Amino acid sequence: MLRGPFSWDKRDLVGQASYSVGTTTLDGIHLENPSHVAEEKVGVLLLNLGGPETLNDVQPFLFNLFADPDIIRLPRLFRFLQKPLAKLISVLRAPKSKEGYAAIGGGSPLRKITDDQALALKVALEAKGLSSNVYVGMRYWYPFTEEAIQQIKRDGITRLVVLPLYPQFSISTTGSSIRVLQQVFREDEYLSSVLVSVINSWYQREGYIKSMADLIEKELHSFSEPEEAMIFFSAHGVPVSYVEEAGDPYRDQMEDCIFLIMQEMKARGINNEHTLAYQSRVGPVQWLKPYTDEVLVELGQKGVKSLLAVPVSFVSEHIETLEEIDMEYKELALESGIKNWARVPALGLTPSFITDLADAVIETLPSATALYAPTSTSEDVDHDPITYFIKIFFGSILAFILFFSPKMIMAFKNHVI
Ligand SMILES: C=CC1=C(C)c2cc3[nH]c(cc4nc(cc5[nH]c(cc1n2)c(C)c5CCC(=O)O)C(CCC(=O)O)=C4C)c(C)c3C=C
Ligand SMILES: [Fe+2]
Repeated sequence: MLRGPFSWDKRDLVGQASYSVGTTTLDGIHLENPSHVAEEKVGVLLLNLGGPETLNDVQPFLFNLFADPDIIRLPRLFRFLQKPLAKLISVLRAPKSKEGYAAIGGGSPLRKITDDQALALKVALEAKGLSSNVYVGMRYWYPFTEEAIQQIKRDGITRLVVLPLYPQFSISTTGSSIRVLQQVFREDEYLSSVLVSVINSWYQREGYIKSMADLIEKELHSFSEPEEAMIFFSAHGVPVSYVEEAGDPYRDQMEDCIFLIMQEMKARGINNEHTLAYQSRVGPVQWLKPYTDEVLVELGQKGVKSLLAVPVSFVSEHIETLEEIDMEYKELALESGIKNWARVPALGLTPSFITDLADAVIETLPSATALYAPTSTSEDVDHDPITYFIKIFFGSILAFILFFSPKMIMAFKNHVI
């Protein structure tokens, strides 16, 4: 609900980006009569991945993840195998995953952290004069995106900002969550009238870059010789085919993001060496290179003595920071000859970061329009029974040969093949 001095002009309802804060006007748009916007109810939907809260949740969580056609992208012929395959891979992967979650206390901290971020964002928006409801929608575990959307409907939200908590866009993260959103909105009369604005990526925002630079600068001081430490950005990987065949902008955005952070560091007089590598690969395909584990070994061999790890694709602590980086990679780095190791914490509730998210929401509110929902090819169904039978028959044989090969099984059981 709008209140106080914060409001937007009627022209904004057709997508003009202008709004006013306090007594100033932006883009030269005047303060308008509040009567016609009184019925607006503003919502912010934070999208995130979700994580298992207990060890019993791990296999069903993995099933949801691998059943996502944006995570395992099967050719059309094999698409009917998505769910059986997800079942198989989730069962194979669960023991390794459970070990990881057990090592960080028995479950993912993502739900709690994201709820706290939602509350902090609500407070930051209030402080800027915008009253809103902030919702959390997870892709693979509770509270699911679909549940959050039903709550948005029950609350009568009329204008919604969708903010994925991934700074860089990937088909496998933001893309997947937006696809779910489009499906639900398309099928619902009320929701299709809600004005929506999606922030696809926000890694280039000054507030984010400066917040990251602050964290890095602070952590560099934990080394006895800060200028000697190499800044080691470790991003979650994606399969190469996403970038090179499906046009995922993830790698470009990641490289741009690192460039912007390092530019900010240089502006502060910090000229440490830096490098970028990709972590957390799963399965038998090629992922973005260089791989974090391989680079750590190489750096140790080259004589690098101090290393500052910076997780860069995610803004909360999670299994891949707390277990993979803090335990597995740290151990590997020390074994490889690196003597001094530190890790930058995830942004979490860092005030400058939350304030910047609030600014991003406010800036994008005026441009909300009815959600455009292109037809998804992932959901295509075969109506011809003969074609369907042929696909099932040959698909099953091929899948059997492919997926029960020992190499395939090992690839999903471990991070590294
Ligand atoms: C930007 C972040 C992420 C991208 C890109 C991404 C792609 C991606 N992930 C998998 C497979 C798994 N991811 C898992 C956990 C996980 N992934 C991300 C982020 C990105 N994933 C996060 C934050 C988490 C942790 C959630 C938590 O519980 O804390 C897992 C489960 C853990 C494990 O077994 O390793 C899998 C599996 C693929 C296949 C993929 C791109 C295609
Ligand atoms: Fe992942």
